[in-house]
Amino acid sequence: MTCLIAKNLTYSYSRESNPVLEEVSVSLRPGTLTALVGPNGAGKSTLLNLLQGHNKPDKGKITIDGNELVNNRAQVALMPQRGKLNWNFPITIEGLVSLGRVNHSKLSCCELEAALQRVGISHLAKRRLDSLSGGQQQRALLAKTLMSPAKILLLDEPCSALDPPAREDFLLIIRQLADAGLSLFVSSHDWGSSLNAYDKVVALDKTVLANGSPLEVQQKLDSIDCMRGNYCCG
Ligand SMILES: Nc1ncnc2c1ncn2[C@@H]1O[C@H](COP(=O)(O)OP(=O)(O)OP(=O)(O)O)[C@@H](O)[C@H]1O
Repeated sequence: MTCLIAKNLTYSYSRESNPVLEEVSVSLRPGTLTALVGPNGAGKSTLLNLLQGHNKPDKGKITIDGNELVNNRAQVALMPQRGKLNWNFPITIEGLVSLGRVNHSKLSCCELEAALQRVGISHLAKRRLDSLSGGQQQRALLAKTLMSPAKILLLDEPCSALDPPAREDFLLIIRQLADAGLSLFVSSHDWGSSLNAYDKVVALDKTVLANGSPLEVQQKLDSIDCMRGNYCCG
């Protein structure tokens, strides 16, 4: 069991600026696929960076199984937003995925193969990253994330550049990972019907607007102006 609990997180990028997150609480449990939705600038990436330990909250606490996150960062892995990466970097898929191995400890080809298989791209191992489709690239990035020992995966807008079929395929893969016991927290701009693929949904806009089952959150969002009917993809 690896449970992450964040309580009352408040964060500003500088002392002079207003907080971009205020009193945000979330809990991530094993075997659970949780969506993080909210409009542009809602603070989704900022929250994922706090949960990964990349930045520290000004206030609030993050624990994993009751222990401070700072001593347990290896339990959490972040798959960054697509736009943060150079997709033209000259590297093969197996080269990219093996970079996900933390501490550069000895890597067996079975581990690499297992990660590629979990996301269904074993046949692309020798291909160059820049020769793949957007959906295949996102799978490769997920395989790289799976090379870490983390049980909690934070995925920042993994479906943003994917067409509906590729998005559906990606959702199936992350559902299988959750069913295998991992905890996944997945940010998205899409708070339409695709939320039904998730076990839980957290809607964020600086604070938590709603938190619960997809149905509960959708009903609540319908009464909130900035979210109502404002569905988009990715
Ligand atoms: N490095 C930074 N320095 C200062 N302000 C930042 C920084 N990164 C983000 N912000 C601000 O924090 C707020 C939240 O940004 P964040 O990227 O977390 O939102 P988001 O919900 O992920 O947005 P999007 O959906 O557009 O990716 C925004 O107002 C943004 O301008």
